[in-house]
Amino acid sequence: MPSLSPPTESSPPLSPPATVRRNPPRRARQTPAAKALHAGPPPRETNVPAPAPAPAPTSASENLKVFLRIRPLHVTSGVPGCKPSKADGRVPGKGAPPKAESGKNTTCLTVNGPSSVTLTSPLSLHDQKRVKSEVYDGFSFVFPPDTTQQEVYARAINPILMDFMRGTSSLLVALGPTGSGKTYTMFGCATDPGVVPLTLKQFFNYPSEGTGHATRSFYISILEIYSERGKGERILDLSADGEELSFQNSTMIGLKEVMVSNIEEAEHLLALGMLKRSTASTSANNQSSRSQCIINIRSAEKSHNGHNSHSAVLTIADLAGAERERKTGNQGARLQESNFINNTSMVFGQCLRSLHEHQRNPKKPLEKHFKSSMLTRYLRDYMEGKKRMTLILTVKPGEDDYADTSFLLRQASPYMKIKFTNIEEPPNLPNKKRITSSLITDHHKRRKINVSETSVDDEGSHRSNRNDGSRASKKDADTKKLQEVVIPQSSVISTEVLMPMTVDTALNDAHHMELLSLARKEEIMRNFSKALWTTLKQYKQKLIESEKNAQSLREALRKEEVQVMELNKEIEELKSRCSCQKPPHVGESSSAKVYARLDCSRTGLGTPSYQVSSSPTFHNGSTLGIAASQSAQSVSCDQDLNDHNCLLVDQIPENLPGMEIIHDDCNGLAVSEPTMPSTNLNKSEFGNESASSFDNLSMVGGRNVSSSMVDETTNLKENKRQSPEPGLSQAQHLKSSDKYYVRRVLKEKNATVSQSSNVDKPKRKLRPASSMLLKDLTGLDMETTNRETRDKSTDEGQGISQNNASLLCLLRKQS
Ligand SMILES: Nc1ncnc2c1ncn2[C@@H]1O[C@H](COP(=O)(O)OP(=O)(O)OP(=O)(O)O)[C@@H](O)[C@H]1O
Repeated sequence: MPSLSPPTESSPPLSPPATVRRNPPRRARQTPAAKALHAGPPPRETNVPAPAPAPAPTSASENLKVFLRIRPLHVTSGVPGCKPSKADGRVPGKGAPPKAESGKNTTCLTVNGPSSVTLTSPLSLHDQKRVKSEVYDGFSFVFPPDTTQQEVYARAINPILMDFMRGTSSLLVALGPTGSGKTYTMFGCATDPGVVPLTLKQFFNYPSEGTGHATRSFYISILEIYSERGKGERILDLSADGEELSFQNSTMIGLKEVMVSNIEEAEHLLALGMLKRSTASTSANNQSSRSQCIINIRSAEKSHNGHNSHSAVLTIADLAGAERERKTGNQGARLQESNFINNTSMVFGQCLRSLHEHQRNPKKPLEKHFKSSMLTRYLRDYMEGKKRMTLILTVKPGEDDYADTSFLLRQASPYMKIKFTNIEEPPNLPNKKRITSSLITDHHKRRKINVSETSVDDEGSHRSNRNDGSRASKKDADTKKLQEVVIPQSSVISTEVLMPMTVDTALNDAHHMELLSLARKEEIMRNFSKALWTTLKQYKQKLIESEKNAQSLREALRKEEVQVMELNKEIEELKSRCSCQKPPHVGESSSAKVYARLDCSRTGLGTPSYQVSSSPTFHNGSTLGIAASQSAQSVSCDQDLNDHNCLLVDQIPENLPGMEIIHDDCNGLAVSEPTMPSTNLNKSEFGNESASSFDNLSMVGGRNVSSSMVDETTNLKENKRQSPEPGLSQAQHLKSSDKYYVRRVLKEKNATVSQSSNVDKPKRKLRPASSMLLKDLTGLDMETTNRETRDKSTDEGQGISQNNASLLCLLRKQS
């Protein structure tokens, strides 16, 4: 297999490797550019692409951009201000180490094309393992060793700058082994500035968007993370009068942000920072960086109404290169610094690999490697893929650097597959910083101002061993300038310090709190409804039990009532027995009454509550009136004497329960309801002719009750007269007498008919005998009594008279 390394002037022809490993994706064919490279070193104009004049805006989803810059094999110090490193500062003829001579003129890395390189193991390693060449492609661009700073800026930085000016924050990191040219790429030298000065220069040359109605301001903060004698990581503000910082809760406390208005101020600030940065001489680099340097450039565009249109932060990190102890030979403090540097580089790589693995397999959690170092904690958003990041890998192509280069390329190859699909900070988010600034309280602003003042007051008392000269000489001027800058921008500083707390985070927190509140309310309402439901169920059960109790009580009450009724009946029976046993006296007052209460159930009237009431007050003993009344319901008794509802008085047993018979002195018999008022109607109302068929009518309870009765007055009268023993009771008398028919007719219809009847109805003639009898019977008092009754109820009397007319007919029949 032919060698992929392009022939160079300094590199001898390599023996063909046994195997070629491709990482990442294998390509079946070489790219035309690689073929061109294989054909021979192209001229500079064709080998290095021209800067992209108009980079396209970054898409919403794109891979992490990884650029590879290959440092020249030999660095000359021909350019003033650019000091070559110790290892590379050999000038031909000045005595280079002979043992390193063999590998100094050979390269292990060749450029295949704009995005591909081939790493070939040196001959010294052929004996130890199988010879192989590794092809690494997929880079955003590969900068050959002779690439200028401008070309790097144009290819790698300009797209970032365009996004930055549109308001998109991003991170640019230089990563590579020690002495590979990271610091040179970032900062360059006085005569050959790096991408940072070029970027700043471009900033001030960049026209404001729109029609010039807005002004753009730039703010720069610079810091370093270092380890002092292995006692842990520390942070130092590299700006003028900068102090040690603290990083708490994703917030860099005390970091100053200096506004720069022109390129000179910016370069001066950068130069001051580079002077303050921790560097040391090692066997690999005479000015090796011993800290991780971070520069934040913030752009803020203000419109004429004073509002920030948009703002973004471009973070540039120049990491200290990883060092091999065998190669550098560090000891003591340098060795401790090497451990810190290597550890930081390792954590940085772990974060990116974890991010790549997480994106490749979402089930795999994103490891929290960022917690392992201060640098990754500070750049957490970038380590978690929330913001765009660009990597510039710097390598040395010498055979002696094969291990470092191979390690870096293997580690960084997966980085190219990292995608930025969930960018938190979309471009043109004008209100983001403004809203964030509004979250800062005045107290916080005052605190920041005090910090600046305190730092000014304590000038010279801290870190005097670092930059005493420059700080002391510019103390007065810088103090005034910093106050002018920091105080007006105190809110800006606070905003920057609180940058991790973005608007999105604040909104998310607000939404989260709102969701928590809603969830809490929902839980409260759910519990309340449960309690209410339980209470209602308990009340329902209690209600059912109460209904059952009420039902049982009703039944018990019903039974009690039945018992009471039975007891009342028994009492009445006992009373009636007592009264019946009491012998009536013949000589009692004429007003004595006979009360009889008949139990219909026993007398066969069919109505249990039936009561027979007789209400007459008979005088002269010539009239027997028995009025049947009904308190609750009427019992119909036909007027016919043969009707079964009619009672014969002589059929009433003497000891009939409930029947009380009181003998009248007039030999009249009355069976009355004692509680009911009764009215007797005089037969005279019906005329003389009808007097013989007089019916005793009773008014019961104001209710017109037609009591049809027929008295065999003749028999009664005769019985009276023929009574052998005047002292006999009426019952006995009745018993022995002829039959007395007591008829009761209680009909509502009769009452109705009675109402419509007229007393002036044509009277019917009775038989002479009956008429005579009636005349005799109707006495004197009846007439008077009937008159009184008629006064009370004339209507009823009219009805009664008509009703009696029909009764008279029956009497005729019987007579
Ligand atoms: N592309 C380049 N062209 C010319 N000189 C270079 C280039 N890259 C690096 N150098 C020189 O190589 C030397 C080492 O470079 P530099 O200090 O930038 O390495 P580094 O990666 O920053 O090392 P460290 O990690 O130890 O700080 C410097 O003298 C620098 O001038």
